[in-house]
Amino acid sequence: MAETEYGNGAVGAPLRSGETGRIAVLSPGGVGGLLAGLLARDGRDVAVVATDSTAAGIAERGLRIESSLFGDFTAHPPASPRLDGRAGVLFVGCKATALHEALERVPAEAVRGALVVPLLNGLEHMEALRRAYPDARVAGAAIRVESTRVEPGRIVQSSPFASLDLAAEGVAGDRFDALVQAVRATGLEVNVRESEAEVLWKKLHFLLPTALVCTHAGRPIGGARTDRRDDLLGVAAEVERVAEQYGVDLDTGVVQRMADGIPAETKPSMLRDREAGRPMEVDALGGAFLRRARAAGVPAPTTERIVADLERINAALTAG
Ligand SMILES: NC(=O)C1=CN([C@@H]2O[C@H](COP(=O)(O)OP(=O)(O)OC[C@H]3O[C@@H](n4cnc5c(N)ncnc54)[C@H](OP(=O)(O)O)[C@@H]3O)[C@@H](O)[C@H]2O)C=CC1
Ligand SMILES: CC(C)(CO)C(=O)C(=O)O
Repeated sequence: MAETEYGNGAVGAPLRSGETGRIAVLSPGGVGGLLAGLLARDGRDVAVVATDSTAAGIAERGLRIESSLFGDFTAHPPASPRLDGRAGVLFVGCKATALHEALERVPAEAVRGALVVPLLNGLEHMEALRRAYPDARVAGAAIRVESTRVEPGRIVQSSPFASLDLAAEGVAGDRFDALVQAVRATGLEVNVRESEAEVLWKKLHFLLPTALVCTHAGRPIGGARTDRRDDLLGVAAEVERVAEQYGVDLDTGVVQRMADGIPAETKPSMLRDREAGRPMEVDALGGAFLRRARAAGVPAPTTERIVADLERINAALTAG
C-alpha cells in the first residue's frame, strides 16, 4: 500500500480533507502539556514527544492537568522520546533555550507537509523552525496563559485567561481550519489573525515588559506594575516604536490596561525559570528584540539596561 502523506502514525491511513491528521506535541511543559492534555481528553489522535524520562513517566502514569479553567484530569496520550511515523500538525512547546536539541526528536520527514505551530514566545524561533522543517508550513502563533510544569508530566494552569492567536498567513487551508476547530472544541479561545508579524509582535508587546521587569525585580506582576511601572511602560513603548518599523501598529495603552487587569500573583515563565535556577529566555526575548531594534535604528535604552543585567544573572545561573 502506498504511504499516505499524513497517517495516524500508521502507514496507509488516509487523511480526509479537513482533518488535522495526528497531532504531535513536542515538549509537554506548561503550555505544550496543557495543549496535549486538552486535545487528548477530547479524543484527538495526539502523540507526545518528550525527554526520555518524561516520556516514560507519561506512558506509565499519564499526563496530569490541574486547571482553574479546564478542570483536573489525567490524559493518556502515547508518549515517546522521538516522533515515529508522520504527523499532520506539530505543536512545539519547549523553551527557546532547548529548541535545537528538542527538534532532533522530530525528524523533518515526519512533518513533511504538516502544519507546525510554535507556542514559544519571541521572534527568531520562526526562522529556526523554517530551517529545520523546510517542507512544513510554520504558523505564527502566540499563547496567552499561565501554565506551569510543576513536575514532569504534571501541569498546573492558574490564569483566568487562556487563548491562542493563530496567523493564517501562509498556512490557510483545510488543515489550518481543522486545527482551529479542534483547539476551539477543547474550550481554549482561538483568535485567527491574518498577519504573522501582528501575532508575534502583539504578544511580545505584552510579554517583553512583563517577563523582563518581573524577572529583574524578582516579583510577580502585582509588584512590578507598582514599583517598576516606569520600566514596564518604558519597555512596552520601545516595543511599540520598533514594531512600527516592521509594519505593525501597537498601542501601549492596551498593554498598560492588560498589565493592570491581570491577577497580581501572575508570574511570567521567565521569572519561574529564574526562581528555579533554570536558563532563562533572555536572549530569545530581549536579545531578539534588541537585534530588531538595532536593525531598524530605533533606540531601546530601557530594554538594553534590563537585558544586560538579566544576561549577567543568566550567565551565572548557567555557569552552575
Ligand atoms: N508557561 C507559560 O505560562 C507560558 C509560556 N510561554 C512560552 O512557551 C514556551 C514554553 O514555556 P513553558 O511551557 O513555560 O516551558 P516549561 O519549562 O514548562 O516546559 C518546557 C518543556 O520542554 C521540555 N524539554 C526540555 N529540553 C527538551 C529536549 N531536549 N527535548 C524535548 N523536550 C525538552 C521539558 O521537558 P521535561 O518536562 O522533561 O523537563 C518541558 O516539558 C516558552 O517559549 C515560553 O516563553 C508562552 C505563554 C505562556
Ligand atoms: C505573562 C504570561 C504568563 C501571559 O501569557 C506569559 O505569556 C509567559 O509567561 O510566557
